[in-house]
Amino acid sequence: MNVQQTIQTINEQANGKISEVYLVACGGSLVDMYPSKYFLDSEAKKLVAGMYTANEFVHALPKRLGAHSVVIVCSHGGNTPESVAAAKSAKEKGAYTIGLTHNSEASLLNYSDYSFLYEWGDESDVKNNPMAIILELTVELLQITEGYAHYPAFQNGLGAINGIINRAKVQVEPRAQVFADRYRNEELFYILTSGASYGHAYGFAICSLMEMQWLHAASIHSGEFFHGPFEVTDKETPFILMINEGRTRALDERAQTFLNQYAEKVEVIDAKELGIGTIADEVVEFFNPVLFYSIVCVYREALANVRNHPLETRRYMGKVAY
Ligand SMILES: O=P(O)(O)OC[C@H]1O[C@](O)(CO)[C@@H](O)[C@@H]1O
Repeated sequence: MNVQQTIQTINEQANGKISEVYLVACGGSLVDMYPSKYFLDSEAKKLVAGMYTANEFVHALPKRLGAHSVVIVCSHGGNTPESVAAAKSAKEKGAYTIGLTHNSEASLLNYSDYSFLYEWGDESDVKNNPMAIILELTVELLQITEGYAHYPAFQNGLGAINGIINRAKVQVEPRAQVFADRYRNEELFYILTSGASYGHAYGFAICSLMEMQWLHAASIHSGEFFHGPFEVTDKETPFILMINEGRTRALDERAQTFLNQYAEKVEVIDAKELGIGTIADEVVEFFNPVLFYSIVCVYREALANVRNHPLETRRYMGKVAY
């Protein structure tokens, strides 16, 4: 079943009474849900969205969860115990569960009423990757429950984003190499952005830099930067600023103006400069994170290579009990 058929079927089963959507996962899979949470918070008048790290969902189940809820659980490997447990808990409460995974043998599938076995890797079209599928699911849920005025524009964006990304990846390749050479000995990075992309600042910090490079990192919302964090700004501290196209661009540009004056180690990744502006104004902001994820992957690959620290290296995950 495709995205549209899945949502249509759930809507029929629930007699058109879906009132909330929960987005539940861990780590990188959770990060991929942030654009959908932002989208529903921004665009829905009635449909409520909740986003949970899976173990919190399991231990602190929301009281609203029930027969009018759709719970989307994503797990790349499909066997992360807390994500599987979250899907199980959701089913026990009578919710409709949608599981996304890259593993056809995933335990998650045992508790998924509907499932998507998604594509992964450099060769795949990003619209078949989990971030875009989850966004499409939430757009479809909004459209079917209360209507979404920019539905056609969103579908056009979905058709265009992969081409934009492929061109942008070529564009940033040399910059990523310069970045990696310049910052190869740094031990800490701050990642700034806003809007639908904030989850990917968090994701680049916790997954790409901390998990995959064992570097210290923190995400800072561009809007929050001026409410505490900017006090650490100096010429020695590296910042990576992802500038969105769309409504929150002003927040990112404000951070850029400040950093241009008081910092020296600033890497800017600007979605507009990378060509996202061909997507309609009404929906472009929701596609920034899809672009940024692919672009920061080029940066992390370059950094991993110069640091001689392969992205797969772990010291605890899968090696010790936790
Ligand atoms: O998406 P999965 O397979 O549930 O994995 C979650 C795990 O994957 C990562 O996101 C990336 O390895 C980890 O942070 C996390 O523990």
